[in-house]
Amino acid sequence: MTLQAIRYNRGSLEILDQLLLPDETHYFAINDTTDGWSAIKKMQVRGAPAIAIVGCLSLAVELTNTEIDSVSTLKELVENKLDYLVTARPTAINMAEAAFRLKGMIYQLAKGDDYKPQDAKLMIIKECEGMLEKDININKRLGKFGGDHLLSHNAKPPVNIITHCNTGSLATAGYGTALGVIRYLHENEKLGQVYCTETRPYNQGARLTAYELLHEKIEASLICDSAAAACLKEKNIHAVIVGADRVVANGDTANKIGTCQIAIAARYYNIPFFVACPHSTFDPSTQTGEDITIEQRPHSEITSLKGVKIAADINCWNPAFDVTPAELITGGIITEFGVFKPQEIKEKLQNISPKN
Ligand SMILES: CSC[C@H]1O[C@H](OP(=O)(O)O)[C@H](O)[C@@H]1O
Repeated sequence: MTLQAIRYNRGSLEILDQLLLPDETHYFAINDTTDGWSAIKKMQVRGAPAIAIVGCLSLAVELTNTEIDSVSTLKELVENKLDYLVTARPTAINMAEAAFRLKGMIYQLAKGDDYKPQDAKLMIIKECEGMLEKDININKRLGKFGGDHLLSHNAKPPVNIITHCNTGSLATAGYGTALGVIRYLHENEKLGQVYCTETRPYNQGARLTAYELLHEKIEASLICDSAAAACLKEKNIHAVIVGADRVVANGDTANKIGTCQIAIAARYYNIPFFVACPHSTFDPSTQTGEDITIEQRPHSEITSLKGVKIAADINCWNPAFDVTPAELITGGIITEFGVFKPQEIKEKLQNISPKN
């Protein structure tokens, strides 16, 4: 049983406070989009797919508990709340992609007089609810594509992998993206050793990925971010697999800070570097990585750890993400539709309907 970041029943949403992991397992209620925005901004829930799912479910809960007197009122409310949710964190595209999809849906529902307000509201709620199961199915398809590709192109089992940040059940609805590939290899007894980086300063690797892998008894070792190059050199690594917050038209990819330097080291040691992400992380409207807004996080996230000061009172630069150029994604981009070269990602994905 994988860890559950999100607990949902119609009219009720609870999320696991990831700021407290691994020491404390605490779920708390999200009653509306204001709660949803706050939880995403504070990173109590994080991970590109999970951000979109929690954001949309916070809208679903708010709608369930709101009387709507007309479809035009519903349309205005849905549009305003989605625009608000997108502002919580600027780099991951998944919330914006979901907002675009839902705004398209409410536009169609409001075009004529075909729907009663309650029926239109229920259709929006169901579309948000459907994201949970859909995400898990996407991750399992992605995990299989990635695992099979690795075994046929890059590695004889047992496969040793480095991964960065957290891309598992705590970053998605379940199963995971890069961790989904790792889970697939583990389930098929093809996995060797996983090395997860601590991923300073939020420590997604040390606090979340390590916790997930231990929980599922997957053989893994935690390494400092600064040990990634040495690990590539000394530990017979077959591949690096990371997640993504936004893949743009030319294949450049924004992901957790520290990703690019691992890609550079992997290129030096001639070890394939993969990005694993669902179609909803692809942003064809942004042409290159230069155009991606990189979120800057508070200095305190570097200078203190769980309230304990670990640095002098010095100015800090704390970008939450960096951009890995397409040319360094040498293994490919693993999606639920297959594994593609970054240079061909636009051609391969732009005509696929998100409904697939
Ligand atoms: C499948 S999660 C994708 C992505 O999200 C994480 O960022 P954050 O923890 O700041 O939300 C990280 O970059 C993961 O690779």
